[in-house]
Amino acid sequence: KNTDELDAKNFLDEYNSTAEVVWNAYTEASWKYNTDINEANKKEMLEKNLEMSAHTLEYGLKARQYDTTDFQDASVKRIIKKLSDIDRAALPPAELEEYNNLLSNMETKYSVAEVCRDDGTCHPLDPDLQKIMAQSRDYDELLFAWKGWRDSAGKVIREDYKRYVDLANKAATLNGHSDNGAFWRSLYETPTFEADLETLWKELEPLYLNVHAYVRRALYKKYGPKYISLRGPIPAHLLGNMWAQTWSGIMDLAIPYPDATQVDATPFMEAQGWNPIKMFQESDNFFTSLGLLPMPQEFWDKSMLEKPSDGRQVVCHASAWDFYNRKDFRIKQCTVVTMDDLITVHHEMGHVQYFLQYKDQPVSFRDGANPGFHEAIGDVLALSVATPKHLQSIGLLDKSDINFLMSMALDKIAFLPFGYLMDQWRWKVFDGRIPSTEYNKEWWNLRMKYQGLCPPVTRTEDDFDPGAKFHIPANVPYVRYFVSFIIQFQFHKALCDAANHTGPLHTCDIYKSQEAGKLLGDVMKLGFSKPWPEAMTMITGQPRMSAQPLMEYFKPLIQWLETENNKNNEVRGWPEYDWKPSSTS
Ligand SMILES: O=C(CCC(O)(O)[C@H](Cc1ccccc1)NC(=O)c1ccccc1)N[C@@H](Cc1ccccc1)C(=O)O
Ligand SMILES: [Zn+2]
Repeated sequence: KNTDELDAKNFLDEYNSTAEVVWNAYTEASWKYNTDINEANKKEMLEKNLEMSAHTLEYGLKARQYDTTDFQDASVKRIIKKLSDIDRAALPPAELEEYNNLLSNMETKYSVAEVCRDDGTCHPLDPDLQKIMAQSRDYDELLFAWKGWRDSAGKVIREDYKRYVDLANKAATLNGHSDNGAFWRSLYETPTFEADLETLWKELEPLYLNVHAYVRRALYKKYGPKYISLRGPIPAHLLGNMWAQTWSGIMDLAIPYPDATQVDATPFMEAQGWNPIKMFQESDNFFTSLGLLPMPQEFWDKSMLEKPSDGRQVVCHASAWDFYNRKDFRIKQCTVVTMDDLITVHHEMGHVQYFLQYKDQPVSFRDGANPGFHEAIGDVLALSVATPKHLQSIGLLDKSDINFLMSMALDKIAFLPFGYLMDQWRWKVFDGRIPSTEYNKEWWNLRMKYQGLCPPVTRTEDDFDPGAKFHIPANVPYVRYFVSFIIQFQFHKALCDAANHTGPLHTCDIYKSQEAGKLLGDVMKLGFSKPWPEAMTMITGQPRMSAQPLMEYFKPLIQWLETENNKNNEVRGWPEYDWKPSSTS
């Protein structure tokens, strides 16, 4: 083995400069395909993907030649270790090609799927079905969109997914992991990761059960005993979102004090003539108010901030793009003018701010401290933007605290069990505890166990409901969002302290605080160069994930919900677990 550290440093310099070129070429081709889905762009993207894997293989095998035990430079050791895991490049050429084709086909089937009515009109997910799921209060219209989407997007990728699981597991085992789930978890560099997640969930479960019981009561008032049991699970299509992952879509049904002023800023945004560009400019303004970096001109010139109207097929699911040349960064989002999308705008801008902050790191370190960090940045700023005080300051609404906290809980608390179960299901698929003959049964077992949901119509193994959620066909891990929803409140609390905020945490708005901005910027500059507990300590003064700041933020609502649910003698949970809504045809 080669123990020459200077030789390793030269090797890494060569890797870095060649990687920038190869990754940039692939990213450009992937962007072209994602913003104009057709056979020619697909072919080009797959070619550049193979070239990137060839580069990963060549340098990965060389990296494995080094014995870094006695090296002095911790960064050299860290990069060599990361390069030695070559992911899918470990597959034999024919299987690598098959794998890349599977991934591209699954994502494309998802992105072009649509649901057609008897009269022949067809609806894509974005914006049509998303709008129906958020706004319709008609049980059967919601069922049309919910079942139609799963028939058009989920069902059709079931066979692809089975083969993808085998190839993903083969690549993982060729890199020394027990299965692909073990490889995904290894990115957190935390031996107790699964136990830590379970501890966090158990801490937060009582709060979720209170939100679930309260919302079930609101839905009972709307839909009645035919469709809602006050002791059973909630039909999954009534929560205001295609996957029931966030519930602010039904805030009008769940609002605690209807007389207090409105909660949803959307009508105000429309009335004030907001458009997607304005939404991104508002977000850019918030970041720069903290002393963080402005979006470069190239971002405004090259991003896709609205769904194209020239007939091009695109991947609408929002994403942020680093072109690995330290100057080209973009967002692709089919933005609509709603409060929900204003939050997503901040989420995506958080990714790009991270790109900007770590752009001078070696390519191997141009990543989040862990995947949850990357997901949390934008949401931290959105916690400030969503406050009544801030929304007032940009000419939007005002409202009572409990209404505000309820609207936040319908997103942040409702999301936790979903964010947790997505990869519980996939980790069990990858390690064989869920065989392909039980994909859908086990999916709904987890949806019942964690979220207290049931399907509105009977599901069978002809269905593949997990496939109707972007991240499953797109091979994007999900526990990162569960981690993000925990740590974003730790960051928020730390930044509010740095901004010398006084008063309840949920009223904090860090807007214009240079101290808060510096704290966040310094952590983003690290990228992936240090183990994430070090980054966590830089912000919060301690190395662990903690649910405490989240609980502190929602403290006024926790009390209110406990009182409200006791007043109604609510059952917490769903003991009548085998209840089904009527007309499950
Ligand atoms: O999927 C997203 C937002 C898209 C994204 O920004 O996380 C995007 C996902 C993605 C898309 C294509 C390929 C890979 C990942 N992630 C990024 O654009 C990204 C992530 C890390 C680094 C750089 C870019 N949010 C999740 C969870 C969520 C987050 C926040 C609020 C609600 C819900 C969802 O909608 O289910
Ligand atoms: Zn994200």
